[in-house]
Amino acid sequence: MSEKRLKAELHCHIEGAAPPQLAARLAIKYGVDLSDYLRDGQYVWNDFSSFIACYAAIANVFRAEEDFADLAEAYLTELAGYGTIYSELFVSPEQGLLAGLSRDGYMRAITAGIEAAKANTGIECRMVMIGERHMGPEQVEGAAAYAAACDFPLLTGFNIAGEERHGRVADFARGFDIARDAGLKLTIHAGEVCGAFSVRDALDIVRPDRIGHGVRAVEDRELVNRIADVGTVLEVCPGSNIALSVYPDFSAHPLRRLYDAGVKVTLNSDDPPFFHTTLQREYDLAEGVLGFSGSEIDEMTRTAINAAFVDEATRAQLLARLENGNG
Ligand SMILES: Nc1ncnc2[nH]cnc12
Ligand SMILES: [Zn+2]
Repeated sequence: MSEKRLKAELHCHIEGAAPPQLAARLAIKYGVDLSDYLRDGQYVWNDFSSFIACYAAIANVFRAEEDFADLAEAYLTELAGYGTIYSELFVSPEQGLLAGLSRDGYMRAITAGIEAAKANTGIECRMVMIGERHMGPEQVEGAAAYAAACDFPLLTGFNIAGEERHGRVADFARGFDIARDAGLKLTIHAGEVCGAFSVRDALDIVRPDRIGHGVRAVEDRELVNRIADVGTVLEVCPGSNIALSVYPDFSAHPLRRLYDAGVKVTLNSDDPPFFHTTLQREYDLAEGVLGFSGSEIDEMTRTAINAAFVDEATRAQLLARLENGNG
């Protein structure tokens, strides 16, 4: 797959994009012992729960505004280097608080990183606020209330992530109501660790524009038809799903079945270095391993831009870039 094929990504957690070498450097700078989570230049975890713990430990070595700004700029610059024209970053200002910053300081830093990357490469980026499910409904509602009140124009969406086995979607409905009432677009992690019921809950209760992962909807044919009919877009992260053992291998991955059933799907990296992946690798896997043609892959990129949480003028510009660039 050419590095020149234009790409777009809707699902990447900013702290999950931290290269191990950078995390190691910051751990030394701040005197943090990461030996349980980072060894021989690799993140250490062995199941979903230990992944979440490792993610939190790594996120916690980002302490200063410049740490977050540099991370966002470096990640987006890397994406642009292999033809990515749009990225949505999942941000968690709670992380800023844990690091001793204010929520505004955290958001200001990531905004600065996004603006620097755009100035240097032209990549367009928006932020989606994350509430962490395992921190409970109050944390999620707090994140939504902050998202509704803060003034960062690049923040355009709201999402919940974290431990999907913690509670049911209904417990987090109020957080989504706050975000929806504030005009934010909605996406939700569902159907990754939990099965089809979790995706059905998300559709019934949140009525999201998109679903993060959603792949386990494939376990219920009626649900797959419903997702195709409603047009809800799935942010699929194949490399993440294999790394986290949602599926044993790529031959078992349902991306092709979902696509063939008419579901709108997109390609994403989730937490790239944690899963030994990149967005480039996800595109390569789609073509080389999952059996998609170049034009089917371009269609997924178009789907991503059509589902991006951007204003219509930006969407039109991105679509024009895609048509001209890949033409
Ligand atoms: N794949 C994932 N699922 C749920 N929460 C996450 N947070 C970071 N990556 C995640
Ligand atoms: Zn995710």
